[in-house]
Amino acid sequence: MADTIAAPATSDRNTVRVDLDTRSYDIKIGRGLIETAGAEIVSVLPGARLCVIADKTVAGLHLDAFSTSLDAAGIVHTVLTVPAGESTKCFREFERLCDDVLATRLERGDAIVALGGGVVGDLAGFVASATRRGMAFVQVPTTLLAQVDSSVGGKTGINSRHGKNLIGAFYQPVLVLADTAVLDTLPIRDFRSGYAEVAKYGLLGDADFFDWLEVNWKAIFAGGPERDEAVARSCQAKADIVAADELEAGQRALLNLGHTFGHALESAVSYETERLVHGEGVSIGTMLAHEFSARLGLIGEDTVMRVHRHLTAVGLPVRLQDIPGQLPGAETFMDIIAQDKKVSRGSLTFILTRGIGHAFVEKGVDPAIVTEFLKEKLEP
Ligand SMILES: NC(=O)c1ccc[n+]([C@@H]2O[C@H](COP(=O)([O-])OP(=O)(O)OC[C@H]3O[C@@H](n4cnc5c(N)ncnc54)[C@H](O)[C@@H]3O)[C@@H](O)[C@H]2O)c1
Ligand SMILES: O=C(O)C(=O)C[C@@H](O)[C@H](O)[C@H](O)COP(=O)(O)O
Ligand SMILES: [Zn+2]
Repeated sequence: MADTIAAPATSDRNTVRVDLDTRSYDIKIGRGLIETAGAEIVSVLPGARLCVIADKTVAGLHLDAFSTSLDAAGIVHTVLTVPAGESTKCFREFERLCDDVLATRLERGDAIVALGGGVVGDLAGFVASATRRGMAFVQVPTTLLAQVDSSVGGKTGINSRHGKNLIGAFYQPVLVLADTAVLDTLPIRDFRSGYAEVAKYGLLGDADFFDWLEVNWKAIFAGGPERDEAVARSCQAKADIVAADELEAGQRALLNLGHTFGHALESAVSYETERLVHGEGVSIGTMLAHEFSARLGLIGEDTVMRVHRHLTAVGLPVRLQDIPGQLPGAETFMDIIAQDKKVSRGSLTFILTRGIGHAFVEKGVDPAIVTEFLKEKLEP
């Protein structure tokens, strides 16, 4: 198991409720949930048939167990697979999947299931939102990133050559089943990537959680109760924010800490996951957001160094120079950032911070200051 996560041996289960009126749903978290997934789905969607969408890697590892549990619960289902990787979040795959779902003759009350990481979750969720103007949707996240972040909150979509996640819809699942045992097969690079989003929750609004992560991150990586606790605390943090601001009219944008820079980086490398995966972009973007906050006099170097120490300790990249290959210049980055969905009336919005656990949304950031800052970072 040289490059995967060690197997732990606990079976704690937790449920986090996402409170959204008629669109409320449970996130169930625990080891071994895939084996009982069929029964969980029947209890929420009795009589529904399913179309399971998985990438080929996840299908090879976890589809048998999932399919067996659906069979045991008497659920009729078909499976569609897509290639693994960020480039799958595109129009071509979206169109093909919509067509293939229609070919299965599933009805609106039947359901699409995303079995996989954030790529499959975002893509399959968008397919569910559009096909027959909205079919039921279930998330079965299989990466740390998907369990702590992408399966929760209803952001679905695909990338465009104009930028990351620029085409999509808010569309909530009816159930999320996070089997933390499936993370045992996740490559360490993808586990680290998901951990960047875990650290984000501490940094944006919960200093105690960040303190806890500094002490417990090794146990989270190794497995055991700390892993489940980290997933549950992350889901609770996201559920609280989403319940208060589902459509990102305001405070939900805090979840974008590190993402304005991070998304521009993913776009700049043309979503080539050999060079950069989402959480790595978030990690570098989070450092840039802290360094930029320090530049504006909002935090001291000690805070920047503390964040740097933690992200470096877990093995995440923290500098633009950590991305292999050439990056474009600052002006090109500013062009990409101008397409960010937080731009309002042409002016930039950034998530800045006044300290660990004290992020805030800043509108109307002067592009000239950002350009200058990026020039220094790109050519140190
Ligand atoms: N909708 C949201 O709120 C939200 C939040 C955060 C990120 N995202 C999106 O999520 C995407 C990144 O998600 P990701 O990091 O899960 O990437 P991913 O879906 O590409 O998964 C990463 C890799 O892990 C493999 N994999 C998945 N589960 C596995 C398992 N259990 N064992 C072994 N291999 C496994 C996949 O095949 C893939 O190669 C990005 O597109 C990002 O924009 C969305
Ligand atoms: O759920 C949210 O809100 C987030 O911002 C979570 C992010 O981690 C995630 O990467 C999301 O997809 C970014 O959303 P976007 O609206 O900036 O594309
Ligand atoms: Zn993210």
